[in-house]
Amino acid sequence: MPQNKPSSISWLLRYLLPVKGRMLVLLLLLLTSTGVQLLNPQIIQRFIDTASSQGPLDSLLTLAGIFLVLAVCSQLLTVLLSYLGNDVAWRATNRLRADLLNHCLRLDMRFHNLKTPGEMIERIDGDVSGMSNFFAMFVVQIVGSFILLAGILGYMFVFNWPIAIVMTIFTCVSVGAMFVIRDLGVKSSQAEREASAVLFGFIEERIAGIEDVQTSGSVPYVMRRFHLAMRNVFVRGRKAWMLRVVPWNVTVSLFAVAVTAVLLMGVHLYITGQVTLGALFLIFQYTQMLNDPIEQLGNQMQEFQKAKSGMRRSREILSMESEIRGGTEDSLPEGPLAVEFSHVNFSYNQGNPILRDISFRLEPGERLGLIGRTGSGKTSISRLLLRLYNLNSGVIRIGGVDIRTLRLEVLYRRVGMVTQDVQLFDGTLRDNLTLFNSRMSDEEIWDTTGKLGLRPWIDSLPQGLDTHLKAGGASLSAGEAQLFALTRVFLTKPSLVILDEPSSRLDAATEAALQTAVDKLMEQCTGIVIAHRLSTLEATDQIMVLGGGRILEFGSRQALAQDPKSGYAELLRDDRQEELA
Ligand SMILES: Nc1ncnc2c1ncn2[C@@H]1O[C@H](COP(=O)(O)OP(=O)(O)OP(=O)(O)O)[C@@H](O)[C@H]1O
Repeated sequence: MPQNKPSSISWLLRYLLPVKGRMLVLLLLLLTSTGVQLLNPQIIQRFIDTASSQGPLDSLLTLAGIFLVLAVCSQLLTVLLSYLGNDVAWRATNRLRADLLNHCLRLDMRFHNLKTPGEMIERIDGDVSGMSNFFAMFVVQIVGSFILLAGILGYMFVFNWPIAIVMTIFTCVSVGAMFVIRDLGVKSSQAEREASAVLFGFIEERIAGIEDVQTSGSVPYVMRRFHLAMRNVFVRGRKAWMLRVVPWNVTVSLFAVAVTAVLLMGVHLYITGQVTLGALFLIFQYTQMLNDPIEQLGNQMQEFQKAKSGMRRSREILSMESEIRGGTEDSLPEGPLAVEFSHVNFSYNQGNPILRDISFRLEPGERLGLIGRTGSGKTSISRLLLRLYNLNSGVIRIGGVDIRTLRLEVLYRRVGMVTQDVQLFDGTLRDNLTLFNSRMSDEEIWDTTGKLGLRPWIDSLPQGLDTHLKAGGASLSAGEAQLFALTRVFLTKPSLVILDEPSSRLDAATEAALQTAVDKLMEQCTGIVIAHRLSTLEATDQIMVLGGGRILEFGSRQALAQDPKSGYAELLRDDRQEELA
């Protein structure tokens, strides 16, 4: 849902104000550089006039010396300008990148389900990089260009007003034309960025699924799709570029006309003896120099178009609001938490209900075994408990508090979840276990890893807890990753823990050993265990059987096991028969 957008100017100021000091220095440097540029042709004019009138050698040498010093200063200023410009660009855009990432990390799962990681990278970095020149140089170059134009025209008015009038007309028409057609390329630049985001999304998706791509022999298919995506970027990019350079081409054509007119006038003045040879050079040089600020304005217009499309896309993301909003309540009862679902209905997409009228209660410290066929909604229940999605209707309470009223930080601190997919981050084993929480001591890590039987594995690593793990999980087997995820969640000492298929990838012996440890760790909290293997649920107090998004059965595990008519007892019988077979 879009929020009230701040105006473009106030949005821009948010990123430019923190670098205002540097921008001011940049502007001063640019003014100095402009002064030097204006001075140089005048030195040459004097040099030519002195030389053509057989003037003293001393004056010529002095003028040559001044010219040299100014040329060196001009180069130094160019280097300084470029350094400071980049510095300002990085500072301003890094702030925007950080804002975008921070915002995206807080957006709800419905948003993330629609975006590929590659597309997100393009939006957080690609779009912003397209704005960096704009952030660095736009204001400075626009102001600087106008000052240079004013300097050249002002001097020409003093020097020779008819030529100055021709130059002024040319300048006004060029700049006016540029402003009129400045938005020409914005839409196509936006389309170019969108195509580029799709391309990045495509590459990321295929690289992430590299094993499947290779083993299914679909590399040629992927390459075909890749070429199509690249072609789309190329076609859109070409169109955007062409529309961006139109304003520039208009000024180049106008410029050719203006230079011809001014030169003809200058030559006429020289032939009729109204100006010296040096002055003719000055006229020619200033006419040429007029091109620089106008070209700069044209370039900045192009940058502005690119930046405007990036800005629109960035502002669009920043104006999206997460449907999950934390409450203000931050107190929950100490110790294990009760869980209560009351008439909960939920769907990921409208018109496709996933959970229907779910109501149940778990007392503090109780353990629930959640079973049901594939796709019956078990994982969805766990996602709702952690507020990854909002409910369609109904209430979920933990510790007697409606989770919508709880601060999200409190909810995440007290509820832990082990999902089927374990995510590893680029960092040490310790970082990955504590999730970069430096307050967690090594003793706590050793204690929990010891209980879960992970210690021999850690000891076998050359650098123990300091071993570097690669992001994505390539350095762990699937079973090790599950043990890892269990350790990670129990280290946070949760008051409610949800284990989604916690041992599906472990061998029977490891599972049995782990079960005892998990049972012990779960004594401190309320637990929900989702499992296909019924043996995983032997220590649970309650059993819930889900089917088609509804509760088919809910009750004490022992009572259900002993009731021959219960679905759970039937599943147990099937399980035993499978084992006997
Ligand atoms: N992000 C999502 N967007 C849309 N539909 C989804 C999403 N995640 C799950 N579903 C659908 O919701 C239904 C329930 O999925 P859920 O993952 O909760 O089932 P499950 O019982 O945990 O299945 P499994 O035993 O395979 O893990 C399925 O039909 C699934 O296709």
